[in-house]
Amino acid sequence: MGYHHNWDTKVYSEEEKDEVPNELVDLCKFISGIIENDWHYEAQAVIINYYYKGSTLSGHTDHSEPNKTSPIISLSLGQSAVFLIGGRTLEDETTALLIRSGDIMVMSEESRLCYHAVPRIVPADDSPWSSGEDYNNHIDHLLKNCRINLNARQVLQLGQESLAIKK
Ligand SMILES: O=C(O)CCC(=O)C(=O)O
Ligand SMILES: [Fe+2]
Repeated sequence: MGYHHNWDTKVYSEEEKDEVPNELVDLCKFISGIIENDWHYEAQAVIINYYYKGSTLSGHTDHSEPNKTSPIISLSLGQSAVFLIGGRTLEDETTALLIRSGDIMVMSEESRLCYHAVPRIVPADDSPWSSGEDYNNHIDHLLKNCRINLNARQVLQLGQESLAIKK
């Protein structure tokens, strides 16, 4: 959602973008307001990661955004995951966290450019998303079988209005 990340070139472009839903934009503003005292956060790209049992995400840093100082806001739903966070280099020590449905992680300041990975999806020990009714079979199926991670970034630097148009 928002600016699309081209996984091959690792470049965001002005030509490939759509809307980020207002609710998500507002939620990210609210979260950054609490953590960073910054109510001007704009979720301009939101990557949706779907992980089935056995899916992994290998170690990487997120550095394609021209704005590398605004935090990454990460929202997790459904199944749980082991999340590893290290340092600026692959030699740094890592810390393992268990991330559950409803957890919000903010990667700001030092952690914004640190290596991180998702080596394992872990079955959730409860289902906080369940209303007890099958109000939407598709969403219910996804949450029961997947971990869904919404990963928001502010792409543009403060004062920057758009990305350069490629000729
Ligand atoms: O699934 C996660 O918690 C992390 C996702 C991530 O690191 C990314 O989209 O860059
Ligand atoms: Fe990442």
